[in-house]
Amino acid sequence: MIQLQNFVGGQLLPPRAGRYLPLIEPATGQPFAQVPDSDAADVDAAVRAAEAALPAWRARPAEERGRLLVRLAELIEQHLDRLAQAESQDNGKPLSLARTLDIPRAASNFAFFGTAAPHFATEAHVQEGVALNYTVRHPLGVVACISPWNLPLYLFSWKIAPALAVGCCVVAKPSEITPYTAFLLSELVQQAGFPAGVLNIVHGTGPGVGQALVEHPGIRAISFTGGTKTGELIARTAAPRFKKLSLELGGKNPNLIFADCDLAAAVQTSIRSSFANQGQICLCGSRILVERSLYEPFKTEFVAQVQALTVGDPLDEATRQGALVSEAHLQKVLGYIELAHQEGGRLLAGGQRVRVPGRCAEGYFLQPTVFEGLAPDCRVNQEEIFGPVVTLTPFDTEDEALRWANGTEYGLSATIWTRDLTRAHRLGQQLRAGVVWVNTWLHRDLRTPFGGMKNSGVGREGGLEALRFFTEAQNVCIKL
Ligand SMILES: NC(=O)C1=CN([C@@H]2O[C@H](COP(=O)(O)OP(=O)(O)OC[C@H]3O[C@@H](n4cnc5c(N)ncnc54)[C@H](O)[C@@H]3O)[C@@H](O)[C@H]2O)C=CC1
Ligand SMILES: O=C(O)/C=C/C=C(\O)C(=O)O
Repeated sequence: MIQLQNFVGGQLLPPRAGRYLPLIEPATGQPFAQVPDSDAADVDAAVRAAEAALPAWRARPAEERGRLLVRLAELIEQHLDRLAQAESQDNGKPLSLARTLDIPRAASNFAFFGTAAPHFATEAHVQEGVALNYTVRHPLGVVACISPWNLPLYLFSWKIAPALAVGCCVVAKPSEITPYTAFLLSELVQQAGFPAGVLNIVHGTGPGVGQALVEHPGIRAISFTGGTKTGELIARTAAPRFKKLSLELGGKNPNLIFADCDLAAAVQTSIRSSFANQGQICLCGSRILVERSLYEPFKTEFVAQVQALTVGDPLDEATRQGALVSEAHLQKVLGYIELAHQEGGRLLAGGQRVRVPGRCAEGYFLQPTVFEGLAPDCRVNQEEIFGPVVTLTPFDTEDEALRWANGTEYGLSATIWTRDLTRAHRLGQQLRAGVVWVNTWLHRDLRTPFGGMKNSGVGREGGLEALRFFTEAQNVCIKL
């Protein structure tokens, strides 16, 4: 059985207490590896290694730091198949998705911030004839990056890359449920030639490693993606310690379909925005609001395409829906399906666990599921399910659609389908969502600000926002 190791001070090391947790393959329900169950002592060793590496790393020219990040991106591309297989085995997602989305994006994250590093400029403010102010952006120091299980290497690298680019050293914790590609990344970081201690990876649970990282006095900032409740706990721990926070949290995203849209495109993309990665992306559009005159045609076509989605072995090229990440998560999602029935929903598609014959007989598979007839304020339409379950609701006016779209505690993303660009602009700016897509979904430009309003988070990632997050501005004022 594969035994993963921590990556501390440039070395692959076992956890100090020698404890491991089993890693389960979601598609088979069987253990296939062991992950360190590290603790505060491992975290402390990693922070010390990062502190030791910091003076030389921050003093390196940005071009050199950038070159190492680009080299790492190239190595990820060279190991695409190996990494995609590991991601699929660890998470249950279709291998085809890992190969075309997760791993290429991880490479892009390092390449993007590697090439951005030398372009990260600063401001000057001139008071004519009186004074010149210039702003210096110092790297914050040693920072923590804590990432979830849904897009493992994709989100892990999205946090680490900008931190390293600006000259911070990192202690990173991947999800204990999907740590495999982070472990493989340690080996590539060694190969790329990063100095020891610049990036450290400590595996373990949220309470065991995550909490210790957030509490550690050597950590100056925490970049976190995960559930809103965990974000709240991290904020409560970090606030009295005056640590900088970037929190990317949950979503309950509306997908607004207007009667004048391109129906075929809206249906096709809504299938993806509902069920990509088994609905386990914080940006998935789980509340589909359809203008009443288009409701029946949309429903008919949407449900037909949902029923055609192949649920099966993630290794099979024909599979569109792989396994959910764990038995516990499957049970949580099944609980919401039961709740939807209790709340008066009419089941249009799915709703059942799937038993895939052969090696996947014990896997965590679920039919993609669609309900209608649920009130906008019911729990199923308010709480993040984070699985392949969506609701369809007709609306009569733009105001009604907007009210329902904005009517949750979340504000991460929203999608609008219309050919009326005036409406798209009008509505886009009234939607309380950090990311608004018009006639598309998950179209990403890494330069743009990314993050949520309301309970979907604090701060923005991406582009300059991420580079600024990992730095501290200092003003120098010179009297002229
Ligand atoms: N990207 C997103 O928006 C995600 C949302 N979720 C939502 O959260 C729900 C719960 O999923 P979980 O796996 O429990 O997510 P989680 O939020 O607990 O896990 C995310 C990361 O935070 C770490 N963590 C947990 N407790 C921590 C603590 N006290 N201090 C520091 N780090 C900590 C975990 O070990 C993991 O690395 C899901 O059902 C889903 O609704 C989960 C994962 C990703
Ligand atoms: O940055 C992106 O493209 C996607 C981010 C997705 C998440 O943060 C998530 O699903 O948690």
